[in-house]
Amino acid sequence: MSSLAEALLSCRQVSRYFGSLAAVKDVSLDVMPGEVLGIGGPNGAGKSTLFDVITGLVPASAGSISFAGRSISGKGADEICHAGVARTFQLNAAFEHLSVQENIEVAAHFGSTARIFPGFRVAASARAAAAESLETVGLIGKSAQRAGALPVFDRKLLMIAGAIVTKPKILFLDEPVGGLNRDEIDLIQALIERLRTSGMTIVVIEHVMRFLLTLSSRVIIMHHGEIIFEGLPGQVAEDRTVVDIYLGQGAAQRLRAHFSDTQHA
Ligand SMILES: Nc1ncnc2c1ncn2[C@@H]1O[C@H](COP(=O)(O)OP(=O)(O)OP(=O)(O)O)[C@@H](O)[C@H]1O
Repeated sequence: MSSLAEALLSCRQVSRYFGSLAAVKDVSLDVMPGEVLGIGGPNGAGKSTLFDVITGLVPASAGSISFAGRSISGKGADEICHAGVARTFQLNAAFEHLSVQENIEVAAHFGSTARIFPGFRVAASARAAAAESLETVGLIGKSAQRAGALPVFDRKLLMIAGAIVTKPKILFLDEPVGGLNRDEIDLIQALIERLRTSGMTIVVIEHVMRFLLTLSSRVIIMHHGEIIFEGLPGQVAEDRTVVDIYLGQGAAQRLRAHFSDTQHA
């Protein structure tokens, strides 16, 4: 037996093929309880597909995945969600014509246990859970607004509210700050830090590297479906392969300067 803490989520040699394209290839990784694991890498590296496979949206072509000590390989997205795994999407995912509150009530209703239409009636507990999630993300004042009318920032918050209302043990965030300005990025960062402090384990994909590296306790960089780097945030810009394939010299230099400033601050 290992004396190390047990991983909350483990992937072993997970692959996902689309035809002959290996979108995810032989990926093995562990996510430890309470950590923020950051995932970066160029467009098409397989980051979102890895999320899709873990969260049951698409089946893996090979490999095994376990969560909280149990295999979730081959399980459906609803079962995986009920086990304590939630996610957001890179693009907006909401019921456009429902209100903000109604969107999160639906997530609360279906995210807790299996429910079947017809006979859809939102329980008082789901309404209360929805209000609590909206309060947490700062959208409670917009509960009555139509989701489709929200600006980009609020739509990102709405997706996070929909995910956390299912009371996940682990939260997967796919590009939570893409398209946001500096102040909005800081607000999302503070929200994610609050969620982590409350005990949630978090895995986040992001191209905004300063955000990713500041937030994460550990970082993985993917390329062509494979993990090409795994290490501490401060090591990312020092890795020659990552700089060549992904960051480029300019971004790497800015990140190095940022990390040396924060270390000396
Ligand atoms: N449903 C699909 N059918 C066919 N190919 C797909 C499908 N989904 C993803 N791919 C391909 O798999 C590869 C990995 O895509 P994926 O979206 O996982 O990359 P990514 O790292 O998340 O990229 P980005 O940073 O641009 O979001 C790409 O070549 C993509 O075109």
